[in-house]
Amino acid sequence: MRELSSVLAGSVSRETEERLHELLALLRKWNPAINLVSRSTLDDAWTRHILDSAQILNHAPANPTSWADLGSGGGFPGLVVACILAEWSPETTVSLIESDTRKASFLRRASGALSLNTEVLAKRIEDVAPRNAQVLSARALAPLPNLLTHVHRHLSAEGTALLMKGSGHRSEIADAERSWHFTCRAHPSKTDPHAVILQIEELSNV
Ligand SMILES: C[S@@+](CC[C@H](N)C(=O)[O-])C[C@H]1O[C@@H](n2cnc3c(N)ncnc32)[C@H](O)[C@@H]1O
Repeated sequence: MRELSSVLAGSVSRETEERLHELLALLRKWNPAINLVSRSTLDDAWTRHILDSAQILNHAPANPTSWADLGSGGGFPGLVVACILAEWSPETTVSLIESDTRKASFLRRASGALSLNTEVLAKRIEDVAPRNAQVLSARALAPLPNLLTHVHRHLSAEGTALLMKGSGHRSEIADAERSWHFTCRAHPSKTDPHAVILQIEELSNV
């Protein structure tokens, strides 16, 4: 099993690492009933979900005032971020926006069991009042041009969006540039050679 330190720039305590293992145990317990992640990813879930999610913290500001995770599903990356921020920045509330009520119930249950500073919004992203978040995250939610509509609604003017994307990211960026102005840095993923974390800032309509 790969070490957390192989993907994360900062260090975490043994307690935080144990919390992440507890999260994985909850995922394995509830996945058969709720289908939180694809079953085929469970054998390698520590890398595919925990490490994959944890690495986005390398690109976030320290002590973020507010963080919202869009389309959280089984909690990736949002719950992993909340586990690590519980140690690094306990004042930060991570908002998890997930419209599927069964997945939202899992997110609430897991947050409670792990004593995380989260709020779970069981609504469509479009129906949530603008969050003005300092950091937004999303994995496997929507193609970039559509995703930026959500980012524009919920990110503060000086905020940072961290969007986890696969091998098609270059053409998604080109598509998005037809409708949006933004700055973008593509950080290579440390868990998937084809994936990137897009760090998007200064977003506005063309
Ligand atoms: C493919 S899953 C990805 C889940 C998680 N981010 C991950 O990477 O494991 C997309 C999730 O976004 C949620 N979702 C899709 N559109 C949404 C919307 N408009 N508002 C809120 N949640 C949405 C779905 O219910 C689903 O759980």
